[in-house]
Amino acid sequence: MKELKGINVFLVGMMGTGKTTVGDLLARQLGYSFVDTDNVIEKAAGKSINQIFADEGEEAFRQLESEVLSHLSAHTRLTVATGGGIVLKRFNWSYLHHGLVIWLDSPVEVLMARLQNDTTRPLLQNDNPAQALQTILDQRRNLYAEADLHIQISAEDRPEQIVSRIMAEIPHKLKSDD
Ligand SMILES: Nc1ncnc2c1ncn2[C@@H]1O[C@H](COP(=O)(O)OP(=O)(O)O)[C@@H](O)[C@H]1O
Ligand SMILES: O=C(O)C1=C[C@@H](OP(=O)(O)O)[C@@H](O)[C@H](O)C1
Ligand SMILES: [Mg+2]
Repeated sequence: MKELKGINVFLVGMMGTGKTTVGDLLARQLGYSFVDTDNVIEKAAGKSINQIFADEGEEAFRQLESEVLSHLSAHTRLTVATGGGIVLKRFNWSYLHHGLVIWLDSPVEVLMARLQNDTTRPLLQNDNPAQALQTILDQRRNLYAEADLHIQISAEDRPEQIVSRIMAEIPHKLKSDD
């Protein structure tokens, strides 16, 4: 069984499920540093995710995402909010499986309610973002299901409650580090 102190915790799941929001709070609870892969990519590239997609395309973004993930693997005690597509590359799983992977799973209606006015996610800048979310979830569901921990989230769940549920589940998945 993995030990918490030697690893990183990764949050995976769809756009809008709350990886960035919950990850920051979870890191504080665990006493870990918080890292958001999208944020690292934007800082390194000096431009937004939208601009990277527009200038270089999705595949170039995916390469940057894999590079960031590989760099993070040199560290431990990180809570990492990943981008929703990190699960797509099989190569990325060699890093993810080294840590504890938590799937934050919200219904498409919840994602849509949160992202209806969002302009920062290039994959949703089209005429039918709800359909896009459904299609993307259908493509990725089996990949997210490879996570160690599956947390189902409904519209009423506050980030603090989600963190409490994760904290309650972690001891069942890992050796204690005290
Ligand atoms: N549990 C929650 N309840 C209500 N709003 C939330 C919750 N989690 C996240 N949000 C909001 O939903 C949007 C997307 O959250 P974010 O953390 O960026 O998701 P992700 O990183 O998974 O794409 C943000 O506006 C955030 O404030
Ligand atoms: O699901 C995806 O393919 C993406 C999710 C985004 O991150 P969030 O999951 O934090 O929204 C971001 O990496 C990019 O827009 C692509
Ligand atoms: Mg995010």
